[in-house]
Amino acid sequence: MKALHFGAGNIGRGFIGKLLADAGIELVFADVNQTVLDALNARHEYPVHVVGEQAKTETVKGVSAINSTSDEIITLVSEVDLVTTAVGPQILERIAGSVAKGLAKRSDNGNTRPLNIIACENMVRGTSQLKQHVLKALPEQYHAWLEQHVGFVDSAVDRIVPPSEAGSTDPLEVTVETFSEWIVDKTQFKGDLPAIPGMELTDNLMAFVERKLFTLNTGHAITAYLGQLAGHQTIRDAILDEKIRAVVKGAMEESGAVLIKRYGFEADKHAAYIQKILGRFENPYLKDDVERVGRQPLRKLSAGDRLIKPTLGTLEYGLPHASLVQGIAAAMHYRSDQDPQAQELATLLAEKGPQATLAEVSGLDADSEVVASVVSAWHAMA
Ligand SMILES: NC(=O)c1ccc[n+]([C@@H]2O[C@H](COP(=O)([O-])OP(=O)(O)OC[C@H]3O[C@@H](n4cnc5c(N)ncnc54)[C@H](O)[C@@H]3O)[C@@H](O)[C@H]2O)c1
Ligand SMILES: O=P(O)(O)OC[C@@H](O)[C@@H](O)[C@H](O)[C@H](O)CO
Repeated sequence: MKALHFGAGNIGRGFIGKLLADAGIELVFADVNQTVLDALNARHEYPVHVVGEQAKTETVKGVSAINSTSDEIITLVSEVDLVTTAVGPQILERIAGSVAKGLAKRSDNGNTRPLNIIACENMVRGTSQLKQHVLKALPEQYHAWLEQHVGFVDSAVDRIVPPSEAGSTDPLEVTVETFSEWIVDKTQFKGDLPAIPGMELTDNLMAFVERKLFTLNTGHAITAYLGQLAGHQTIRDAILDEKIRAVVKGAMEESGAVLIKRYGFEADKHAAYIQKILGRFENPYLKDDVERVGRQPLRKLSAGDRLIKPTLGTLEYGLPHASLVQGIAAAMHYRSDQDPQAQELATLLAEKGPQATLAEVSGLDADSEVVASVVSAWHAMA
């Protein structure tokens, strides 16, 4: 079996790529970072430090890499059995063009072996969104062929992988937590279901995606935003701050109440899930900066993402949302010189004020009670 993985970054090297290579799949990474590409092609292997109470270093072997903007991508897509991505939600549209060209070539070559494509991004049904970008870029004459031979498989991916502290000396080295979870929608595959150790199959993906994104990522983002406001550099320092921890736990519980209503999760199991996540945020073996976790605040404040979607759920079911409101207000205070979205947010706030800005970025009604609550929390935090 041969796979092409877009994005040789933290989760690409530290989780998905590792899992595929460990399964004996011939793996080619596609990226745009020339330093990483050169190092992968020079060494064909890299170390993964799995940190926890029993730390170990594992070597991922037999991998190679190509530039994601080169035409070699087209040939690879026409030949491989599996395409995966971990590039970030905003990059999916950018890679869709060459995936579409590769699919056209695959069809022209008469290759009818099933191909499955799995986007491993922090978003709800990211692969389905990639499919729409691919369909837009693919001439209509290939659409029926695509429906017959290409599976677009949605997934939920969970492993905390910050940039490695040794990254400046070894561009390939990566440090990961022990925990990992990759759950894919088994109803969307074409051909036989792959047996890849570490990949779990489900026919109830939405429950798992929302449980992960609207618990871990909701809590993570709020830890980052409140952490930055309180002057903490890392997620660990922030979550050890009792005031922050109370809001983060409260927000995960508020979001959890929605998930329990929507998906019928058992309340005590969900409480244990939250407790475990708080422990993962505290991990003393990982240095995860609030700036990585808070990155791209406009994405995180958008209607379908980790802050607003759970809040909309609380409104739908008439449930409390005071901690989520604190989290949204803190997100609107997020600043980073490295992050264009943080700068755009600051400009919007300066030009339009908090009420209109929040309505614009989140889609919430500017005159709603919840927007008024966020605006008043935002002023209190300033
Ligand atoms: N790091 C984590 O803890 C974690 C965990 C679960 C999910 N995720 C998700 O995985 C995705 C990637 O996150 P990450 O932390 O690995 O980010 P990252 O920045 O470390 O990796 C992204 C990689 O994509 C590459 N890239 C950018 N444009 C590209 C293009 N056009 N073609 C090919 N490669 C391109 C970048 O050079 C980089 O190597 C995101 O959607 C994120 O939400 C991350
Ligand atoms: O990758 P983002 O920007 O969507 O979110 C930042 C972190 O919350 C995220 O990368 C987590 O570390 C990850 O989702 C853990 O599984």
